[in-house]
Amino acid sequence: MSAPRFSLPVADRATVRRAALELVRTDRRAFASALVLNCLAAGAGIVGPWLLGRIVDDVRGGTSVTHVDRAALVILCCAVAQLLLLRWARLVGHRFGERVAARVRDRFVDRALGLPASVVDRAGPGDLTNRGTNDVAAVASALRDAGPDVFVSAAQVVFLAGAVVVVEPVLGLVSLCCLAGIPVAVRWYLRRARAAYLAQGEADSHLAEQLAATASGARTVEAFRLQEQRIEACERGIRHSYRARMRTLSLRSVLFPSVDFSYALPVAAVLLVGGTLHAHGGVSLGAIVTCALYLRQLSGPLDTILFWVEQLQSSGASFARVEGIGGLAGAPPRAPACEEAVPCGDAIRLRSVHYAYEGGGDVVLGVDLTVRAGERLAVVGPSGAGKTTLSKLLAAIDAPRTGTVDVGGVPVTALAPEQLRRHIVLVTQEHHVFLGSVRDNLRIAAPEADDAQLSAALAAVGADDWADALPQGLDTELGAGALHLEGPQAQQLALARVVLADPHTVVLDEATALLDPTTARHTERALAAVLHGRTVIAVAHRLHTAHDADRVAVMEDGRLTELGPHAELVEADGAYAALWRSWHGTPT
Ligand SMILES: Nc1ncnc2c1ncn2[C@@H]1O[C@H](COP(=O)(O)OP(=O)(O)OP(=O)(O)O)[C@@H](O)[C@H]1O
Repeated sequence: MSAPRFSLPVADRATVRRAALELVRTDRRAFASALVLNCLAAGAGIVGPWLLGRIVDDVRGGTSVTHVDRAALVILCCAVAQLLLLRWARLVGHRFGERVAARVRDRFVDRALGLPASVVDRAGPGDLTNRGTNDVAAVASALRDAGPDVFVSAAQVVFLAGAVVVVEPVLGLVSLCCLAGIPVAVRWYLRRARAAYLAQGEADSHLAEQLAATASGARTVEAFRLQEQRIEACERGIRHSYRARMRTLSLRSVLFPSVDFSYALPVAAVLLVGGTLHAHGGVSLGAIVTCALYLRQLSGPLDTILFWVEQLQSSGASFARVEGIGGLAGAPPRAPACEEAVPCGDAIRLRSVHYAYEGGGDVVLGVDLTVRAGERLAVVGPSGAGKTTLSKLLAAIDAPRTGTVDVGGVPVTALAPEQLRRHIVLVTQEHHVFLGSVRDNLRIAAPEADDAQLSAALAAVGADDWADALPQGLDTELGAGALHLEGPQAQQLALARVVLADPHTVVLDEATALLDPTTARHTERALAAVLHGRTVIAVAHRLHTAHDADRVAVMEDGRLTELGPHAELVEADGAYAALWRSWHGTPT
């Protein structure tokens, strides 16, 4: 059954603004220093043109060469001071940006790791990967570069515009009127940009999803000759992403030319109006030169600000996507982790457990069940009955919507990870090999284990033959670009982790369901060693597992409908008896 398409949420403007302010607040001293240094640099920058205007007027008034030389020396000193202050401001700004970017990355990783497994399942890896790489990088680069650049430029614009007004108020007024076109163009752009950039981000994520699905399912694609369909799906994604990018490009192609025109205009207006006023003796030539020079200087910082206004739309959309997962982290009602909570006994008890996936109705309804220590319980039922969901609730991968899943009287979701894995471990078909050595892969389950314990765990699951033959023993690197473990070896590694974790209860979900008979036999032998002496709750796809279990739990439409030993349930002639007969091929 396929669940409806689900996307990770996007934070609204207010949340993004709050998050950005909080980031600035955490490093406010660096932020304030960068601001002050930039203002000083901008102050030093306006002295030059002002002195140049004075020189023009003084020369016209017949001043001495020494006076001009002295003024030129001051201009030089101011230029050097501006250069040094700018460099210093940039250094402080970049350091601030890097620290803030690191915080954004850390927070994203924490939140992504804290996401409920069901949400990650439904969202797929593409969206999360895109947010964790492209979006975080865009936010980080904006925080690192935009802050310093915008500080410098904004300070320069304020000082330069102010200086024009102070030098010659009439010319200042004329230039401010000419500059008014810029806010109009920017407003027009901002109204449309956020939606366009969010659409672009979503299109990119969708494309990443398609590419990831094609790459990870390469063998299936090959086996079923699905190349054409996959190429078509990826091309659709590329076309969608292209259209979204063209939309943002068209917005930029209106913004930049109109703004370019708007800041060429004041210089022309000042020269025109200033020239006319000068002809009538209203304004000195020096004032016109000074104002024109200030206005020419405006184009640089204004360009930078507009570049960042544009960039901040795309990185703002990225920030909204990065912050979006904040609303989800820890979303299921998990019990608060409690370090002192020590389970008293190994019995597992489910009381009135209800569970629903994000945005859907209950798929587990009012399940009550007690599993005794050392018991072997098989969970059976038709596809979609809720067996896998129940196994995830037992292993605290998801938390019930209402009701409780306890081990020894303590909710499983209240146990710290290291405590939980000493009690309950879920074993599925998915046997991930992490990048790192064999030792790293095993110590995930028992960080304190020494080499002898690691080797003993490998031997317990029958992995000692290939493990002993590894070129660097436990130091052998595994994963992409290093040694590749075949399926059964990866399974053994995963089972050796269970041996090391040494939980009293193992929940098995499809651990051997889809394996070929030889591999399944291999795994079952290893499993037998792992399960010896533990409580076992097995989602049983082959009913012989149910036959051999102490009790069988039958799930139908999310409810626990039958519970008892195999023989009793067959005798009762209910749902289980029907399943058993159909599995055996006995006519009903
Ligand atoms: N990640 C998910 N998001 C939304 N709905 C889900 C998700 N996983 C399962 N479901 C739905 O929950 C219900 C129970 O599914 P579950 O996988 O627990 O059943 P199951 O008995 O294990 O089935 P099967 O034997 O086919 O694995 C189904 O209706 C399924 O569509």
